[in-house]
Amino acid sequence: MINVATPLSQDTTLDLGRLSEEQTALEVRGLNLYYGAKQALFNVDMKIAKGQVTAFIGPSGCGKSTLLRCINRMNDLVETCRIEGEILLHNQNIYGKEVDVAALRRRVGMVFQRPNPFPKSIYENVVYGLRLQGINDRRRLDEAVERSLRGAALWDEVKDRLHDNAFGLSGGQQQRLVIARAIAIEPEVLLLDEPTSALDPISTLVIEELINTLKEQYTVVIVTHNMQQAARVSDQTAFMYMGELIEYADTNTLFTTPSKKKTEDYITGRYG
Ligand SMILES: Nc1ncnc2c1ncn2[C@@H]1O[C@H](COP(=O)(O)OP(=O)(O)OP(=O)(O)O)[C@@H](O)[C@H]1O
Repeated sequence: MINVATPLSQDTTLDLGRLSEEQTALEVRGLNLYYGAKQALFNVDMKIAKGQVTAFIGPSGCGKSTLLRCINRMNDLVETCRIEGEILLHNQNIYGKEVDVAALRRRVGMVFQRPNPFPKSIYENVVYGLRLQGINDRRRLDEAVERSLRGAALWDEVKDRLHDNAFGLSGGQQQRLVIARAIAIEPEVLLLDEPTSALDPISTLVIEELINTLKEQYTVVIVTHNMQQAARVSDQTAFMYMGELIEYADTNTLFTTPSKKKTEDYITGRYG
């Protein structure tokens, strides 16, 4: 069994089946996803709580990243991908015809497995999204850089080298820089797709602690292969298996008293 005795998160349990509109950041309704003829997600329904960390776990190929990518319509980039159902972001269907996908991605930021800073200075990486919005006022950009780097727990390490190339940072620092770039445009939701899988244990710990502070301002959804990580950083956990959402509960309950046999088999390491 996973040890959840000392989770980083200290929130009280939410009743996921009865989240109010106010408590809900995202609602997935009847989501089916196909890559060509192959169905990768089957009728997924879930509400994701606002200002909380929700983890998607499950064996390789179960659809965790696919579901995550649906939340900012990254799957639109896959030509063979077809989606049925809805995802509501604060009650608005992100798959609605009128939705501007670029605007959606400003509201729903994403951080990938491998740190992907741009070949620019630390400063220019952070302000990248703001410049795209036409913001060039120096004072505003300076403020955003400090706020975002502080928010990503990187400011103290880089404040004297903001104009150095981002590639000079360590992998863990680069990943925090990418998080700073994502939060600079003040999204509502942050999607993290295995954000520590390319990092060493110390950098991983720093990012895990950071995730716990990020939820004060953002709704965080994280895909992780690592069950201990899910137990440490998340408030709610969704266990997926072969494209289905098998069990979704507060993290402590899911890891200590799962209600489904498949969940229990997975968390006790019977398959993986
Ligand atoms: N672009 C794509 N085209 C076709 N099939 C895909 C594509 N992306 C994912 N799939 C398939 O969809 C299924 C779910 O994949 P997905 O990457 O979402 O799983 P996962 O749980 O995130 O896996 P992992 O933990 O290995 O990253 C898999 O069978 C995968 O092969």
